[in-house]
Amino acid sequence: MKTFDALYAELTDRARTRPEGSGTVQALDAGVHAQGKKLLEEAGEVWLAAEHEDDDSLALEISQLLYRAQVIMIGRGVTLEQVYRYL
Ligand SMILES: N=c1c2ncn([C@@H]3O[C@H](COP(=O)(O)OP(=O)(O)OP(=O)(O)O)[C@@H](O)[C@H]3O)c2ncn1[C@@H]1O[C@H](COP(=O)(O)O)[C@@H](O)[C@H]1O
Repeated sequence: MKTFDALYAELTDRARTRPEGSGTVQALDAGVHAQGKKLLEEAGEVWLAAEHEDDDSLALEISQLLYRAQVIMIGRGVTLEQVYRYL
């Protein structure tokens, strides 16, 4: 099972190697404004799923929110350690 740290390592590698067809590379190239819109969109979907959908649908939306947060982290060069010290 993939963890938050493993996803971060995977996305960091995508940013470095820029493989063809990577949605992450596309999202990084789209810039912080587009990344922020996606993050807010996913946050809204998490809220709606929490109100109206089953646990599995909610878990899916949360995974997408975590992904979008990581895209913003990697786009800005913010590390896991920088975030974890506030947890
Ligand atoms: N965990 C994710 C992940 N979560 C969400 N998403 C993206 O977010 C989309 C879902 O968001 P939406 O609900 O907004 O759906 P949508 O509007 O149809 O999406 P788009 O049109 O914006 O692509 C998915 O189709 C993916 O594009 C993700 N894309 C990639 N990953 C993981 O990131 C890794 C690298 O992915 P690539 O860079 O694509 O190789 C892989 O392990 C993937 O599993």
